[in-house]
Amino acid sequence: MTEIVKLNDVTKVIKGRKIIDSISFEVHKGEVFGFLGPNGAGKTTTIRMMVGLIGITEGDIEIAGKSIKKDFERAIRHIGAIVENPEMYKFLSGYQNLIHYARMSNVISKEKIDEVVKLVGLTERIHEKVKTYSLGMRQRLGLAQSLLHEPDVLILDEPTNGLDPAGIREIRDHLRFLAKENNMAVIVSSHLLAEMEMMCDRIAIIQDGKLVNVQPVQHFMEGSEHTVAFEVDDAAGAIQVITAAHPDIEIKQMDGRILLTISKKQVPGIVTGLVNNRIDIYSVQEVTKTLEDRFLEITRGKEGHIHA
Ligand SMILES: Nc1ncnc2c1ncn2[C@@H]1O[C@H](COP(=O)(O)OP(=O)(O)OP(=O)(O)O)[C@@H](O)[C@H]1O
Repeated sequence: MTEIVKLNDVTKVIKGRKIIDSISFEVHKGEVFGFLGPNGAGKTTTIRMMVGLIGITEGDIEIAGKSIKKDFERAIRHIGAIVENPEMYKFLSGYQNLIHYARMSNVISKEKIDEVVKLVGLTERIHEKVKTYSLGMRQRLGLAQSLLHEPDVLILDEPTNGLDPAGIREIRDHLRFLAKENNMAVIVSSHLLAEMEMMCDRIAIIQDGKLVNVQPVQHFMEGSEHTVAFEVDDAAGAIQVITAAHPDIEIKQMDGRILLTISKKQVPGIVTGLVNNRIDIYSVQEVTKTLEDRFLEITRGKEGHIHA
């Protein structure tokens, strides 16, 4: 995979306070990369540095091998972004807005405008006034605008904010399409974990200005311990058997079931132990852990190390 964005020990100090503390990661072409963290973690500040809206105190950001600090013009050329709400003229049509924007850059042709309109699925409504658009459609118009100069990297700060589930789905599908079909790197920030899970290939978790973890989405889930629920005829007897054989296993009881925090590999041994002790097992079920649970596990410091 081609690396297109690289953050090297990026630090931001504002009014003597370290808002971003030596963050490093890379983003590749063709992937949707999620920047995830609670409010105030530093997502917007990092994105603002990536698109050159604010300076970098220490470290550097490279876009397509060009330094944002030293070679800004050539670096920024590769970026399309929606950081603050895209400014649109509500009394003009979507199309007129795009024409207006394209005039500022004389390399953009009418064909290109038609192409991006099609890409974001606005062809049928593009000649209607923006004030008649839903929030999702306005977001897509913003997306069209940011795609006009054919960027390699698309950076969107909280792109699904304020959208209803249908709007969220639309944006998600478009962003995945752009990454996969157009081989773009798409970087999105969010505090919505479930959303990130569905949209992203990899996720970086940021907390208090520090990068906690970068991993493919699947690894987040696989790396977690599983909670397995056992339904048995004799819960007290089962707990005795399990504790005797595995004194370290965390055991809870809920709704008549026994919940064990174990890895999948431990399940057969536990089942065998219970059967050998004549405890009847009615069901064994993995309790699905959400990305949210996993996120809390990671940010509570069970894992301090960084996987880049
Ligand atoms: N110009 C500024 N002056 C002072 N503090 C700032 C400034 N910009 C950001 N901060 C502080 O830096 C921290 C990170 O803010 P940032 O907006 O990057 O967080 P975020 O992760 O994007 O959260 P949110 O989703 O709430 O926007 C916050 O504590 C914020 O108050």
